[in-house]
Amino acid sequence: MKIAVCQMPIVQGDREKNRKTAEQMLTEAAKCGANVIALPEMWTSGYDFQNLSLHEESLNGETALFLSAQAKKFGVWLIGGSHPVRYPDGVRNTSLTFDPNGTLQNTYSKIHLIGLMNEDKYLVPGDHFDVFSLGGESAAVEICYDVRFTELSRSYALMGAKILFIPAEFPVQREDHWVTLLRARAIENQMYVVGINAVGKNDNDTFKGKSMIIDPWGQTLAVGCDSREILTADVDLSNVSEIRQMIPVFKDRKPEYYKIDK
Ligand SMILES: O=C(O)CCC(=O)C(=O)O
Repeated sequence: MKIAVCQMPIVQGDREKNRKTAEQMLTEAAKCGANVIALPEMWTSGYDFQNLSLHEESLNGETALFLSAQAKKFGVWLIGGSHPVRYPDGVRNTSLTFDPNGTLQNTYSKIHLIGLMNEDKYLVPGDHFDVFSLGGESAAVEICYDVRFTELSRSYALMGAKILFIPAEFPVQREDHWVTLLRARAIENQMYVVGINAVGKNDNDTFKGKSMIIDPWGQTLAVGCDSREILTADVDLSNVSEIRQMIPVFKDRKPEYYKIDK
């Protein structure tokens, strides 16, 4: 499986520009021979919460149609980053994944909203998560701040995920956290982790990429610079079972001793 990460410059509030950039980058990524392509968090508008009403869409709105058409056009799996989607209880930060026929295969809405960036004032959290079959292999999506909550990634691993995609707009001042958390999630869960960060600025923060593709041993297969870039890596998901056999973390867990709050 060849994965391409679109480390995309996002212009806050400029949907047209962002759409053009995404289209160009998806075309470039497909030319690299990727069969799985991923976009960053909130790539349509950035964190333009003041104007959320201009950016929110329905679940089958224009961004969903665009992503579906692009997946089909290039015959690739498309992890569609995320964008604001209207639900009956409010707007969620939602990621859609399409298969190479352009059919929606996974929907995930960010569960942990980041108060530090006012996300919780404007959006409502998702309330469920699940793995999906990416060409027969179990895969999962979480979004940005979710990476700090080890329980979510571990739950995905326990549900069988071998690869975890994490679209993000992670600010540069906490870049060390981003890099460390991505690697930790890969090592502790013995799975591939693909972190797709943005570049650019909004009213409060600067984003400087450092997207990463990390293998289940914690090795970096690809790492982004601080500007627009397409990163690629060939991944072999059979490594996951090999590493899980070599260090049988899942077999050696002692859930009977863990204090899990409910
Ligand atoms: O966890 C962090 O420090 C940043 C998270 C973030 O930028 C986000 O969730 O959009």
